[in-house]
Amino acid sequence: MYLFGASGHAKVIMDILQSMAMPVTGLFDDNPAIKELNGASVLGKYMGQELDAELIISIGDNGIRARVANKLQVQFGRAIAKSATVSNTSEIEEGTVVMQGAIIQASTLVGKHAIINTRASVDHDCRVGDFAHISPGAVLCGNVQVGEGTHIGAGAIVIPNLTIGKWCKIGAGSVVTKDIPDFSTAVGNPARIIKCNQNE
Ligand SMILES: CC(=O)SCCNC(=O)CCNC(=O)[C@H](O)C(C)(C)COP(=O)(O)OP(=O)(O)OC[C@H]1O[C@@H](n2cnc3c(N)ncnc32)[C@H](O)[C@@H]1OP(=O)(O)O
Repeated sequence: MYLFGASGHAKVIMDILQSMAMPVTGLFDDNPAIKELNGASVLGKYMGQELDAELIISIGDNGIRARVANKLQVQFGRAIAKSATVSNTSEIEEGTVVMQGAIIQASTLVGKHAIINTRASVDHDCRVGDFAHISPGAVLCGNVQVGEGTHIGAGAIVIPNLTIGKWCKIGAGSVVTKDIPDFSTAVGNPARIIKCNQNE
């Protein structure tokens, strides 16, 4: 597996890949000063060369990850931690990572290049959009829809049957009790919309 982005997020993905006995061939990063990350070689900027293994974009920022994904013509892999629990009836699309201790329950779909972070819980019949990030310890109750590029902050809770639009930000520790429209930032318990991010 190759990684794109020599970041802290990459370090966690490397641990997961190691536990899957899947060697990291190398990382690409635009910063020429970074030569090594936790023992893996940083190969410099990706110049479009053909790769002999799949690649995961190891960039935590949802917008940057989306821009990179839309430019790359490579085969994308997945990393699913051994300690994660993923229902046989759920689906996880290419480029997505599922961190240690996360739980994905029945009939859930997680889109492309998403992050289901450490100990996040995504319950039955959820839809998590492409490029979304469910942060450490966040809880999506049953039948929650999370739009493309949306970031659910650490420890946030979304009650059942809600829809959170695309490119939203839900504050760490918030409790979402109502649908949230596209491009909103919402914080608190109950979560209130404080910003519209459409022009970011
Ligand atoms: C492994 C990892 O680390 S994964 C990374 C996980 N990361 C996270 O969980 C971070 C989630 N991000 C947040 O919670 C951020 O605070 C955001 C996205 C909600 C808001 O960030 P910004 O848009 O920069 O907003 P800003 O910091 O200016 O705050 C705006 C207001 O909301 C309040 N606020 C911000 N975050 C929260 C929150 N989580 N809960 C309650 N209030 C909050 C601020 O206190 C501020 O209030 P004020 O105007 O009365 O002073």
